Amino acid sequence: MTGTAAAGSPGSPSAGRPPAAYRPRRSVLYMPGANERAMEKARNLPADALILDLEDAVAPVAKERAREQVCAAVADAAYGHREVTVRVNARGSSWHADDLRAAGRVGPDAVVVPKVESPSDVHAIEKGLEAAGAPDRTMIWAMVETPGAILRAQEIAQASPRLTVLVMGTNDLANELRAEFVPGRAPLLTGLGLCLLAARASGTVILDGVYNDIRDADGFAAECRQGREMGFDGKTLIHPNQIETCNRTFSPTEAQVAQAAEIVRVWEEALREGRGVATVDGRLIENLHVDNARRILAVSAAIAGLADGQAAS
Ligand SMILES: CC(C)(COP(=O)(O)OP(=O)(O)OC[C@H]1O[C@@H](n2cnc3c(N)ncnc32)[C@H](O)[C@@H]1OP(=O)(O)O)[C@@H](O)C(=O)NCCC(=O)NCCSC(=O)C[C@H](O)C(=O)O
Ligand SMILES: [Mg+2]
Repeated sequence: MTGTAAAGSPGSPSAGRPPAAYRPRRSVLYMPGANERAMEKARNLPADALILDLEDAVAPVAKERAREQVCAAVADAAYGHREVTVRVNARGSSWHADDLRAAGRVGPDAVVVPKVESPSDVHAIEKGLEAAGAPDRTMIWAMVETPGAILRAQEIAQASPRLTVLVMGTNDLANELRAEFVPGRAPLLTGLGLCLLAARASGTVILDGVYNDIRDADGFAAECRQGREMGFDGKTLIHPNQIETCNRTFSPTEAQVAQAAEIVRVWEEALREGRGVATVDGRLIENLHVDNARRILAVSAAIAGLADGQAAS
């Protein structure tokens, strides 16, 4: 495996990783690997990425069937332009080795690994993928969902060039912390913030955890907003009715895109005229504002590209 970039976080420091094109991961939907109806339905859902789950959403008796079904769907390229990942069972479980071998062989966009505890877990996954003959394009998404993993999040994020995404597992985390689910998520904010720091310091993408009440649209929208305000790149989801709100919340608004374009235009004009400072709407702009404006434009262009792809498929 040669060096591979973390696609999806333009403009953030990247700990030696080469810059990469932005890939939208606003909405990332879990689908139980044993649920044929959900797997079929997801062919036409506008989620940016899918996690075909072999872990917690699959009962022990259905694990083998789910593995076969999920790998067949990956091999069939059943989900068009969407990024397709497979969540294997955790290291230490009796299903892990077979899951990793089977997923590695069919080569999804990524293998999602639950309950990663340390860099050595990531190294073992890397070796397992190589042993299975996984293509270089198959990345590792590490789930951070235990107190130990949160305290080692930066080491985990930097453990392999294949590791491009951290995924928050807020259900397991709350359980391990003995925390309660409350509006605003105060008990989880320290853990979420530490993982965000680790992701940004390492140049990886980071996805927020799931919202469990699929009937609570207002609570879900508030949690999406909170995740975006904190800096998450997107959110993991459990139900199709969560996708639209999530896509909207994690997309830059038209006003933000227009302002970003104006900042870049004014800045480039100032540079051409030999001026080192410029203002937009009376506010001083500096390099950092221009970098942020370019990031917003890159995100917006990538989302527009996705919509074109959807229209074509
Ligand atoms: C939560 C659900 C069990 C609800 O399912 P259901 O009762 O079938 O819902 P609906 O009747 O409202 O479904 C309407 C249609 O949508 C399809 N559907 C439902 N969910 C999905 C989905 N996730 N992906 C694709 N399609 C889906 C239904 O088949 C219906 O289709 P149709 O018949 O055509 O109308 C269910 O939503 C569900 O199982 N969700 C996923 C749960 C899951 O994956 N859990 C594990 C991940 S969460 C986690 O572990 C995070 C982390 O590890 C942590 O620790 O936090
Ligand atoms: Mg979990």
